Amino acid sequence: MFHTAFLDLPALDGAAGTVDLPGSKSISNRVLLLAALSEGTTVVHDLLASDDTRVMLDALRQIGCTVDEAGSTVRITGLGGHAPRSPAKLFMGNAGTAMRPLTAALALLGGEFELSGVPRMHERPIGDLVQALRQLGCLIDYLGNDGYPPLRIAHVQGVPSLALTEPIRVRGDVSSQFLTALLMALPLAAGTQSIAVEVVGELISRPYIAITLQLLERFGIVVEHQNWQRFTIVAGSRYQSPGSVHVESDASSASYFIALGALTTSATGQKGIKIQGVGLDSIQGDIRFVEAARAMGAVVTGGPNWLQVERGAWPLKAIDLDCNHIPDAAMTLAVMALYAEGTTTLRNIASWRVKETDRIAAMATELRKLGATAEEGADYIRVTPPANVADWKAASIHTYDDHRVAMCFSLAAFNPARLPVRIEDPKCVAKTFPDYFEALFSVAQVETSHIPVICIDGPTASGKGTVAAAVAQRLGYRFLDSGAMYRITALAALRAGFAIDADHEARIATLAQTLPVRFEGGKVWLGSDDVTEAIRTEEAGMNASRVSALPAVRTALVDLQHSFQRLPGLVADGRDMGTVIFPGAPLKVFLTANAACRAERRYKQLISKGFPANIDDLRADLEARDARDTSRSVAPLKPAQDALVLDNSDLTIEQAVEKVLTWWQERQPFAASAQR
Ligand SMILES: O=C(O)C1=C[C@@H](OP(=O)(O)O)[C@@H](O)[C@H](O)C1
Ligand SMILES: C=C(OP(=O)(O)O)C(=O)O
Repeated sequence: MFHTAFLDLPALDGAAGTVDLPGSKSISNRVLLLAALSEGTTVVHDLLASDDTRVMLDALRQIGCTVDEAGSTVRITGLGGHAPRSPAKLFMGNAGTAMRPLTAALALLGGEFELSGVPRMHERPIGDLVQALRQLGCLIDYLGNDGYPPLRIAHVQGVPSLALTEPIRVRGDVSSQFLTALLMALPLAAGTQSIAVEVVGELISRPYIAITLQLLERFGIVVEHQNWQRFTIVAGSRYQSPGSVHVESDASSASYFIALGALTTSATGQKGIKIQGVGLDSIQGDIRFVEAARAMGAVVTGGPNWLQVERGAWPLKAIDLDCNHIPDAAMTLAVMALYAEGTTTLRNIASWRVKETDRIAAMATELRKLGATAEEGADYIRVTPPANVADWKAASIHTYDDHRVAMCFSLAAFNPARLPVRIEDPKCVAKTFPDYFEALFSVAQVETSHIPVICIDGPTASGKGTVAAAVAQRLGYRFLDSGAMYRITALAALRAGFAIDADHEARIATLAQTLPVRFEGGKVWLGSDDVTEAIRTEEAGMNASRVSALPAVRTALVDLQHSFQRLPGLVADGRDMGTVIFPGAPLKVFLTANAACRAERRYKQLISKGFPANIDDLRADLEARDARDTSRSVAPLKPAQDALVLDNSDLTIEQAVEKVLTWWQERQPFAASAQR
C-alpha cells in the first residue's frame, strides 16, 4: 500500500495481464457477522483484508467471539445463543457494512454498546434504521446529532420485550443497508413467530438485498419476499454455521480492471485483462457493471470465476444509464466517460451523496479538473470529455478519503494527452483494496523511458543514501542503492557456491542480471533474506571489490540497475546514476558536503555503532578518496552536466529532502499547492 501524501501516475500507455482481486467487502462483512451470530465455527476462506473488515473483526472479538486469523483464512466461533460481552465501545471506521448491521444485531442480542466511526461516518445517515429498531422497542440513543452515529444501545437489562406482531417498517430509499441490517438481526428474534419487514418508499441498491438473502440462506435462515417490498423471516429461524464459506472477489473492485481492459490495448500484443476470483455468475450485483461496460464498447467474456476484458469500440460509446442497481461500480463509468464520444449520463444515483463523501459533487469537481465538462443534479451526473487532446489538463485529484474516487481516477492516467495524474492520499484505498495501485502497476504498461527517475549522486558520506531513501519514501517510488550492488552480488555469488574469480565471471554475471534485490524500509533484501548487515562486513567489502573487477559482472549490473526503473518511479543513489546509468533522468541532484562535515557525520555514525574512530583520520581518508574518485579515468565522480548541486553541509536531512522534493515538484505540471 502507498502511505504517501500523493501518488503520481505517469501517463500510462496500455495494460495487459492477469489480476487476482481481493475478496468482496459486502460478502466478507456479512459472512463475518452471520458467523458471529451462529452456533459453531465457520471457516471463512479468502476473506477481504481491509479497513472495513478489520473494524468488523475487531468488534466481533470485543463482543466475545473467538476469531483466529491465518492469512486470508479466518475461523470464527459464533456466540451461538450466548450473550455478547458488554459494555463495549466499538469503532466502525467508515464501514457502512459494519455500522448498520452491527447496530441492529447488537440491539437484538442485548447489552450496552457505543458505536462510533470516523468523522464522515458521523455524517452518514442511520436514522431510518434506528427508527425501525425503536418501533420494535429497542432503546437506542444518539450521542451526537440525531439521525447519525455515534450511538448507544442501552440494553443493560437485556433485550426489552419486542413488538413483533406488526410488520416493521423501514425506509429503503436512503440506503439498502438498513434493510440488510434488519434482515440479518431479526432471525435472532424469530424463534417462535414469523417477523415481517415492510419497505417504505423505493428500495435502492436492491442487488445488495439479494446478497443478504443468499448469505442468510447459507446460514440456515429462510426469508420470503413479495416483490422486494415485504420480507418475512420464517418462524423457527435459527442461525447455523455452514462450516466453511468461500468469499468471491469483489465485483466493485473488478470494475476498475474491466474499465482498464475496455480502455487500453497492449504494446506487447498480449490481449486484454483477465480478472480472477469473480465471474459472470457472481452473487454480487456489481457484476452487472459488465453490461454497462459492454454498452460502452468493452468486449467481456467470462466463466464461473473469471472475466476477460478487451477493448472493442474505440472511442468508447457514451451511455445514458439508470445506475441504481450498481451504485459503487457506476463511479467507474463516470471516468470511462472521459474516453467516450459524446455525453454520458448516470442517473438515479442520489445515494452517492451520503457515502464516503458526496460522490456526485466529488466526481464532478475532479472530472472538471481534468478538462471534462461535468454537470451534476440531485441524483445524476453528466460527463462530456475534453473536446480535444489539448484540452486535457494535468490534475491533482483530491480523493476525499474515498477509496473509489482514488481508484477510478487512476484510469485517467491513460489520457491521450499523455499527462501524468496525481492521486492525493492514495492510502484511502485501504477501505476495500489496500493493494489497488500495486495491482494496477502489475498490468499497466509504459515505455521505460517514461517512468520518472530521480538521480542523487555524490561523494561518500555526503548523506545521499539517507536523502535518496527519504525522497523515495515520500514519493512512493522505488529506491536503488547502487553502491550496495557489488556487495550484494558478491554475497549472492558466494551463496550460490561460486568463487569470485575470472573462471566464474560468466556465471556471476548471469546471476547478477536477475538478482532479486529490493531496498525497502531501510533494509536490503535478497529475495526474502534481509542482507542489510551481511553486506556491511569488511569481508563483504573486499568481496565486492573483487567482483567489481570482473567486466562481465559490471555490464550485468548495468542491466540490473536499469531494471529498477519501474512504476511508479525510481530514486537512484550512487556515483554515476545521472552520468552513466540514467542519463535521461528528469532530475539529477549532486549532493555534496564539505570534508569536515562529512567526516563528522561518519564519525558520529561509527561511534553510535560502537566502532572506534578518529575524526582527523576520517577526514584525511575522505579527502584522499575524493581526489581518487574525481580523477579516475573510468566513470569519474562528477556532477552530470544537467545536475543541480546541493551542498548540504549546513542543512538537516529533512531540509535536504525538502529541497530535492521542491525541485521535483517544480518539474511537475500540477499546481504547486497540491504537494501536500
Ligand atoms: O450492503 C452492502 O454491502 C452495500 C450496499 C450499498 O450501499 P447503499 O445501500 O447505501 O446504496 C453499497 O454502496 C455499499 O458499498 C455496500
Ligand atoms: C459505499 C461504500 O461503502 P459502505 O459499505 O461504507 O457503505 C463503498 O464501498 O463504496
